[in-house]
Order: sequence, then structure tokens, then C-alpha cells
Amino acid sequence: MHLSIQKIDKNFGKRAILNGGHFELSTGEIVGLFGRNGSGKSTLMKILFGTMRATTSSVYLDTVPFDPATSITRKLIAYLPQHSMLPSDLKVRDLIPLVIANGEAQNRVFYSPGVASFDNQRVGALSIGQLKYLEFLLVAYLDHPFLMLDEPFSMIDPLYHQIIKEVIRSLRESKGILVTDHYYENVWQVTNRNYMLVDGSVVTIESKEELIKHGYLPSRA
Ligand SMILES: Nc1ncnc2c1ncn2[C@@H]1O[C@H](COP(=O)(O)OP(=O)(O)OP(=O)(O)O)[C@@H](O)[C@H]1O
Repeated sequence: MHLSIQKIDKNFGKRAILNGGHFELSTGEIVGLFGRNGSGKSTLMKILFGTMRATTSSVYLDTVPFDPATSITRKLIAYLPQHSMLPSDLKVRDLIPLVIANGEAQNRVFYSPGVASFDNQRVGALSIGQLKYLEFLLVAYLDHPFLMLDEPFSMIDPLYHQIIKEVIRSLRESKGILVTDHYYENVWQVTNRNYMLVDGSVVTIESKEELIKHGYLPSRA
């Protein structure tokens, strides 16, 4: 499957955050999205997930015009938001089967490293890092063909970064994955293509030098 964004404009009042730019995501690839704080990465993901409306947009799914507002009901895109959307009063072990219907996929979450240490706790009692890790596993193992990860490494201790990278890599064959995180080395290690948002435009990134050139990474001394 292939998502093609020919154009996305988003203004907040008179402020233009996104202004056009071509962007593509296919199943079978992991694509990185870089950009300075406030450049519009989360905004772009929310628009594609369908929880925020673009000012104007032109998006295609396999060459057919695609309305992102339908992505949730069509189970097209699983999305890890920057801030948790999980209900706090449920126990982790009760939440997992509510989010994931498939028994095999449920077991992947249950038997992921570390989950057994907190699966008897309520979601609201988890630490920020545990919550982020749980939410990552839940969206990663959904059966959706596309996966968008907004800061999957943030707040999570370094030992788990490796696990998260392994899960992302293991899903590449079956999904199109878009990932953004300021732990840019982790992103760089798992992606096979990269973009950066620069002044509202989507720019293709071929090398880390280009991340320096566009002002994302500091120049080397
Ligand atoms: N609902 C909103 N109303 C007004 N402005 C908003 C709204 N949501 C986001 N913005 C603004 O849009 C810009 C882009 O925000 P966004 O969260 O997409 O950036 P980001 O690239 O994800 O940043 P970060 O790396 O800090 O997470 C910011 O200046 C933000 O203040």
C-alpha cells in the first residue's frame, strides 16, 4: 500500500505551519521525519491520523483520493501520539485485549521484555516511561498497514531503546512506518529513507550532513 501526500497546508490563525511539499510512505519501508521543535511533525501526523484537519490537503492511498478523517474507522494507520491517550483506570492486563483483538498479537505485548513487571498495575499508576513503552507496543502490534510513531524513544530508558528499535525493524516487511524523535541517532539507525520539515516544507534528507545544513544538528567542530 502507498500513501502519497501531494500537498498539506496547515495554518493556525495567520501562522502557516505546513505549506505544501511532497511526501510518500509505502508498506515495506521505515521513514524518518526530522525537524526542529515546533516545525510541525506532530501536526503532520495528527492530520494523517485524522484527528486534526488540514487547511488544505491532497492525499492519496494507492492513487485513490484519501480522506484522513476515515483512517481510524478503516484501521489504516496506528498512531503513537506524543502524549498518552490510554485510559488510566484500567489494569494493563485488561487493557491489552481491549486494544488488540488478535490473540497472537496480544501475547507479543504480554511477553515483551518488562511488561510482566507492570501488567497487574493500573495504567494511571505507571511511570511515564512505562506508559510510553506500553503504548508503543500496543500500537506497534495492531494489524494496521501503516504505523506512525511520535517520539517512541522519549522518556524511555536506554536499555529499552534497543528493544524498540528491534520491534520497529521486525515490522518493516508488513508495514509502512513513519517515525520522529529527537533521539535522532535511534531514528537514523532504523530508517531507510528520511525527510525533514524545513520552514513548513518537506525536504528529502540523504545524509546527516543535510541535517546539519538545514539547522537540525549542530555543525561539527
Ligand atoms: N492546536 C494548536 N493551536 C495553535 N497552534 C498549534 C496547535 N498545535 C500546534 N500548534 C503550533 O504549531 C507548531 C507546530 O507544532 P507541532 O507540535 O506540530 O511541532 P513539532 O515539530 O511536533 O514539535 P516538537 O519537536 O517540539 O514536538 C508549534 O508552533 C505549535 O505551537
